[in-house]
Amino acid sequence: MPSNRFQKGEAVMGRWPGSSLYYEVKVLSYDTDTQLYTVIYKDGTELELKGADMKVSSLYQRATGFRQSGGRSRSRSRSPSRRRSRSRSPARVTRRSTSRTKEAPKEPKPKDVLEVRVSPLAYVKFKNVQNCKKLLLFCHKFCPQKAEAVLEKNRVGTRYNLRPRKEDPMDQLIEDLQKIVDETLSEPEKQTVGKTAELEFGGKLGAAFMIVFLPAVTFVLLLMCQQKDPSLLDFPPVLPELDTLWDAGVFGIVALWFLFQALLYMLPVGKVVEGLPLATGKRLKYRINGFYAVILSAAALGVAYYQDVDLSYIHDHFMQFAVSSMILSSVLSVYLYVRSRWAREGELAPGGNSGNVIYDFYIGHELNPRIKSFDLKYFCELRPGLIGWIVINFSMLLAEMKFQKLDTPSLAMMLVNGFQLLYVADALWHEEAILTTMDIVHDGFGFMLAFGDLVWVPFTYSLQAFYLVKHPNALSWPWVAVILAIKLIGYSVFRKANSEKNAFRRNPTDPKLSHVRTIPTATGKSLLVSGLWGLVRHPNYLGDIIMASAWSLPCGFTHILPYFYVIYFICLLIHREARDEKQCRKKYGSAWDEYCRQVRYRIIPGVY
Ligand SMILES: NC(=O)C1=CN([C@@H]2O[C@H](COP(=O)(O)OP(=O)(O)OC[C@H]3O[C@@H](n4cnc5c(N)ncnc54)[C@H](OP(=O)(O)O)[C@@H]3O)[C@@H](O)[C@H]2O)C=CC1
Ligand SMILES: CC(C)=CCC[C@@H](C)[C@H]1CC=C2C3=C(CC[C@@]21C)[C@@]1(C)CC[C@H](O)C(C)(C)[C@@H]1CC3
Repeated sequence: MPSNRFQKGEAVMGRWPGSSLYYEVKVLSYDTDTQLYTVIYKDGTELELKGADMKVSSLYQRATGFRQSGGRSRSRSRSPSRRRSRSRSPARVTRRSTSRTKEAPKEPKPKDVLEVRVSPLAYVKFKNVQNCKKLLLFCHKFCPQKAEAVLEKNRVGTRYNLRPRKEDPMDQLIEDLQKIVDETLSEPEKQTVGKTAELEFGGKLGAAFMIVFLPAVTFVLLLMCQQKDPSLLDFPPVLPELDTLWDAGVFGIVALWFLFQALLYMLPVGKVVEGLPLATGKRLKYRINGFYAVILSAAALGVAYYQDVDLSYIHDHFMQFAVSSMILSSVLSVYLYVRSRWAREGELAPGGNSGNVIYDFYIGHELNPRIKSFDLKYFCELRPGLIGWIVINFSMLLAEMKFQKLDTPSLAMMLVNGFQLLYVADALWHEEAILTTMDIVHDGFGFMLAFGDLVWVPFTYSLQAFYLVKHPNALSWPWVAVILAIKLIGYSVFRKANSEKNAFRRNPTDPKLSHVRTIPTATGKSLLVSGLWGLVRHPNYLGDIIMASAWSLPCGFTHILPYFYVIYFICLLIHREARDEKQCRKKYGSAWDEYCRQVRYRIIPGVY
């Protein structure tokens, strides 16, 4: 940045386009050709501004006219964490030490978030902040004078209590801002307030396509796998008669399994933890009893087995089980979408609120749909489908012994069963970690996850075991050792990476983490840059992919079908990485750029 007045990373005041109002922004870059600064606002909006539209921070108060209640200056009223984050360059790497634990960046409390993000309104309670901020920015864009008047009225009203007001000043402010929106904007413009602007998965058409594509792929994979020759050359597979796909008894078993898992989920055993703060500042409570569910499910399966229940029945009616699960997941998706129409604005998923029925139905309109304290997304993500996958694998193991007249399962089948059992048991042992994943924090609960959790996971992730029933593959001991080593490496990387990140996110000031290197960000959260997170930006994905290959290798190299999972998984994680990257850049701005500069590789070391 040669001739520019402001430096990269500097926090200055930037004019909101079309208004006379200035907000705090961070300078991301300067283009010498266009002489424009790229800046990021606190809400993540990135814009290009002329130098003339930017001022140094000390002018903030004069430019906006905002003052804290009681007339205190804004800088003096800042929380300590805020002061700390301003005095540091976000790009500076911090080495944390136990002796400096108090100084270490801490996770923001809801109050801190309010003060950092909506400083002009710092005197009001943390509630509906995101909605209010969106409205405020919107009003400024379309009618800055009216927006200023409303802000002034609310500020004065709060300070001197001149007129009867709503109990919560933020509610009053939102109502006033909403009035401006109603009066000023045209109908199509109104529809865009608070709506998801950037659509993922190919937008509306992509979503419509996926609703048909995912069930179709599931069918094709299962039909191919059943064939004598499951090679791609034998595509398309022979389609079964429609009436053979439905069996009321099978549907009953699927429904009972779902209810049995729901019952286990509701058991009052295990600790209750809080999830990450939502946009409203609220934290939902989750009961952690998934591992008990695994143990009790295994016990139920054991009892059934020793009562001579033929569990290979699942293998023999696999297509019917898949169809029943598809029906269940479709009914659930419709229910989720319908109930989301009554959800409040703050309960909607940031990514699934486009206003388009198909898109929102697919992505999920409501973020955390609950029936009382029963969290539908959290339950479906880890219970009926994931544990069901293991039951299916076990059924395939029994079917293999029956079909191939074996006294013991094949080595290949044992490896596949063992590896995947470890994966599921691990997921439920570390159940709490799911609360920081994209699915829980960002994605709504709609068709994508309902189908993914209840159909895609149990029926396509068990493809290797299904394949081995009729397509045996003998393994030599050295080859078994190689496969075991790959699984072990993959699992270690996956587990270490997820545990490191989860421990850091849960309690960044833990003395046990005093040695880790971090990059502070303007949000108050930091990014890990040491250990596996200093090697690649998604070490957990890397470990997961290595593990996935170990699940397919026992099936040999005759057909590509058992490698479907690895191929799909690599595509899923590349896409997921890109989505996450976008969200992180929005959230962390220049600190994320600095992280990417220091940790150059995305998933695979040496590959950008
Ligand atoms: N088997 C399967 O089908 C699937 C498995 N998975 C697995 O699930 C696990 C979780 O995946 P997913 O939720 O996608 O991703 P992550 O668990 O990696 O979560 C991404 C988030 O982590 C935080 N983060 C990123 N970089 C850093 C850093 N350097 N330091 C601290 N925090 C950081 C950011 O959130 P913030 O900063 O807000 O905390 C980011 O949004 C992975 O192991 C993945 O392989 C995922 C999908 C499918
Ligand atoms: C397009 C498409 C097929 C979408 C569906 C994706 C879902 C199948 C996956 C999205 C994220 C998932 C996770 C797991 C299973 C698959 C889905 C639901 C997971 C529960 C598997 C076990 C892991 O240990 C995990 C808990 C980390 C993981 C979380 C993400």
